Amino acid sequence: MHKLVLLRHGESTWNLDNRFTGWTDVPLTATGVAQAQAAGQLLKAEGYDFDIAYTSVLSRAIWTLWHCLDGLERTWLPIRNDWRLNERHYGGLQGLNKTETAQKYGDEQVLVWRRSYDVPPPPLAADDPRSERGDRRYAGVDVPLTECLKDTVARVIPYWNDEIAPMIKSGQRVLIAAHGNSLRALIKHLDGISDSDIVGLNIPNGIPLVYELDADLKPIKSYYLGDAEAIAAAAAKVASQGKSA
Ligand SMILES: O=C(O)[C@@H](CO)OP(=O)(O)O
Repeated sequence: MHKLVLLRHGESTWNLDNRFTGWTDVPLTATGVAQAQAAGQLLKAEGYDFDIAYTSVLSRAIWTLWHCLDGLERTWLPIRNDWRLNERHYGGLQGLNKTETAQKYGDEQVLVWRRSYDVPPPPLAADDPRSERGDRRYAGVDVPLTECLKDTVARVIPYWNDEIAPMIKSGQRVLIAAHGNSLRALIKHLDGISDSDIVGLNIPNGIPLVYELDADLKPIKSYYLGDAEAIAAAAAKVASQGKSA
């Protein structure tokens, strides 16, 4: 049996401001830092240990991983960063307030943009100053102008299959610090969640999610570490972020 731990980044400044973030590289808040440290300490207290960690190329996930590894007393572990673990690109919504967007376009439309499997938000114009094209960290990458979850699955799962899954199968204990929607993409794949049911899955910030996997990496069970009621409340809060009132 293998154990894999997934961790969504701690609260970011744009989570706090309730803005669509996507590939925008915003920092953690003090709360986000504390969540990441606490996640590491909790993992340590529960007896978890790791051999390698994966994260995206966005600072909020990277710092979450660093603080978590600090809490775990494992700052020396090898880390692999890859853009394919980045948050789903939020296109022209990046930077907009979610409540204001729902007031303008309606809750229904915002739910489709946030959680539907195959409807992308409106794209950024290629010359929009918000575009990450030209950012050195994406040299050689075909930087998207928007993504639906299906597009995110199409980059996360090849990375999982080519890089992370073989590592786990070889016996390495893996920690992944990533983002709400890149983790939804991975969880959809692992748990075989349908395109319609994935709409209801929301991942809270900074709480370790453990997957027990069999030899073929099929989930035996999965669970969050920590207080179940607080975790359910945190997930419900994420779900409600796109509502007009
Ligand atoms: O804004 C974003 O990039 C994501 C994660 O914070 O938000 P949502 O939960 O609305 O998909």
